[in-house]
Amino acid sequence: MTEECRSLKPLENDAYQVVTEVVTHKINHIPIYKGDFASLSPKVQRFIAEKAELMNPSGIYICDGSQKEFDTIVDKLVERGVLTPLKAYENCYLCRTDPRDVARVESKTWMVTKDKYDSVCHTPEGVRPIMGQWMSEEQFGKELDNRFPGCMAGRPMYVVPFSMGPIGGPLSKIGIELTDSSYVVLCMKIMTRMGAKVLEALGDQDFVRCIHSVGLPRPVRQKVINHWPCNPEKVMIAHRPKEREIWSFGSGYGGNSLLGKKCFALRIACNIGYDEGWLAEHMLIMGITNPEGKERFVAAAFPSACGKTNLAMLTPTVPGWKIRVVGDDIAWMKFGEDGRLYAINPEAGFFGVAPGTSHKTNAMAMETFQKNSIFTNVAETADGEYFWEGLEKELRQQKGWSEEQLHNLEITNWLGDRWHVGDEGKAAHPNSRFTCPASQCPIIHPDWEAPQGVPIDAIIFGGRRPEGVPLVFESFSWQHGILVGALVKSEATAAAEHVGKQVMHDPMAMRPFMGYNYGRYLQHWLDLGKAPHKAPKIFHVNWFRETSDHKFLWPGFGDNIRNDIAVETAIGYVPKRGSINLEGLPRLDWNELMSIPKSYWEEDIDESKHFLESQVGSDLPSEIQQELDNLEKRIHAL
Ligand SMILES: Nc1nc2c(ncn2[C@@H]2O[C@H](COP(=O)(O)OP(=O)(O)OP(=O)(O)O)[C@@H](O)[C@H]2O)c(=O)[nH]1
Ligand SMILES: O=C([O-])CC(=O)C(=O)O
Ligand SMILES: [Mn+2]
Repeated sequence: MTEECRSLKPLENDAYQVVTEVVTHKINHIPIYKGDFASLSPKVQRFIAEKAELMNPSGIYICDGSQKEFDTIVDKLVERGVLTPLKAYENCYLCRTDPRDVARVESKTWMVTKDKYDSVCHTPEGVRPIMGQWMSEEQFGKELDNRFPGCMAGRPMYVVPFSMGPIGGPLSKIGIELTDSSYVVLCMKIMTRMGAKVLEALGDQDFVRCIHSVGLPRPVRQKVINHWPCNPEKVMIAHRPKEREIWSFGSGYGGNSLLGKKCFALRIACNIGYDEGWLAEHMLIMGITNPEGKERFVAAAFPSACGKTNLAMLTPTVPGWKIRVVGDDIAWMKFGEDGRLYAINPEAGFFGVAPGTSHKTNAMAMETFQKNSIFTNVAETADGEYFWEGLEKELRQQKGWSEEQLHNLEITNWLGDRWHVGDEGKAAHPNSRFTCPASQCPIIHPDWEAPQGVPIDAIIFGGRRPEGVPLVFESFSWQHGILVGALVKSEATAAAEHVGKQVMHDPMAMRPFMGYNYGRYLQHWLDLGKAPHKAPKIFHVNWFRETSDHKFLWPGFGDNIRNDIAVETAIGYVPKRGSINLEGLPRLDWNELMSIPKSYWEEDIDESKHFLESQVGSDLPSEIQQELDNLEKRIHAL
């Protein structure tokens, strides 16, 4: 195979082009549009050659990650109408997807392992595991055969080498994504460290194999909507954790297609972390500096679309406090030689929820995406500005417009239709997103690319809980904190295909991203926190109780909720009245915010027990069972 690959010859002209003639299955007949195939390591050559043979692209384009390459692809996509320049900003583009391809598809996401229980827990007969779906290797083989052969016909195959984490860092890992989507190439350039430097750092080592196709070979028989090829009926996002391999088909959307993100940095990485003794988590990382100048780092896990990006870039309203962001979505964490937990953000960009983002709610995110950014499924104004729900007031103030003038503003909504403020329907899709370089964030932490990471003092879990759960509480211990994380629940959001506002379990905010048996995952957490490791404190927060604005709360909460300023309750330590700085807040019902209603918690503990019994079953670690029993006793004693 390798010999055969070496005979691949780069084209004279390395410019991007679409070859329309039919190409044969012979891999040595597939042209190289760009890049030096012969210079790649044998492992990389074999990977490309095998997959090219399988998927039959029109040619192979090895990305170097340069700005010139980015610009060349952008120009092509603008010409074809895939991207629209947002003229009000520098190097910013709007992309509208096929309206059927707008979010992650959890029901079509699978873990493929020989042993089912490497992927999922021993759930009782008839109970469908919600933390990960398992597919047998045999079934996967069939699904693959039914999708991938020839799936890139008529489209170039991009080779995207990328590093999760700073290139060459001790916690970083390298992947190579093969994709037939140029949108994916652009987003990977923003979201990861991508290109030639990564291949240099890789040398002869192994890498995570990522294969992505929009699943619509040419000639295309269906109608392509918005120049966005996809294949919703055949979507499959499959992971082979043991082989460190990802196969994604039929969707071009974010979490389904930017394989460095959820697929690699969470589902595959948590497997690597299990083997190597570290954690891959759905967490933001931020540094909080108090008025005395002391900085502490926090990692926080909230389910998708529950406020990680917002919290990570929070502007404190209590004077003297400072927040700086390290990451807004994913943390890779490992205990260091000094026993402390260190975290890196494996990503290089933010892929954030657009609606609701404004200078009022997240000014720092707004500043970050003023240039070099891609906006997916937002609306556009006649002036070439982006628009989404939550920007109305800001736009009116900025331009000094009356309500009527605002209403008259010509907007093209995410579906490409004319739309006005006040019209029915939405301007932007609720899961529309901005993709922007993290380095452009005004409050990016100076150590955000520190290869060894930043030391974490506290871990926070949270979700959208409309009732019963206090604003904040601290767990009694590492073990108790893990139980708290394991019981995270939240209202469903638009980040995936769920409908309505049902409260769903989302343990550790990882439900859609679990890469292996959840019982083993909990045991892994327990083991890592034991001496000589110094486990961080674990908190639970609920910004979504009442309507109060968390902006005011966090800074006063500080770092020492324990001791004389906290009260011990059944569920953990809660702050005493007066221990949180509420200056400047509208009148707020402290007792209501911090209350622990017995009847609510009695119901909740029954439901929690049922959840763990049915979803983790015999895989539940005994230490967690013990914590659960203790919690139940405390609640009944309320
Ligand atoms: N009511 C309320 N809404 C919030 C709060 N924080 C964030 N939001 C809104 O919730 C939505 C999602 O917030 P993000 O910060 O993007 O959520 P995320 O956890 O980063 O989401 P993913 O990128 O999907 O993982 C946005 O529309 C925010 O404006 C909050 O404290 N209260
Ligand atoms: O994966 C995505 O598409 C976006 C994301 O961050 C999430 O859903 O948590
Ligand atoms: Mn996320």
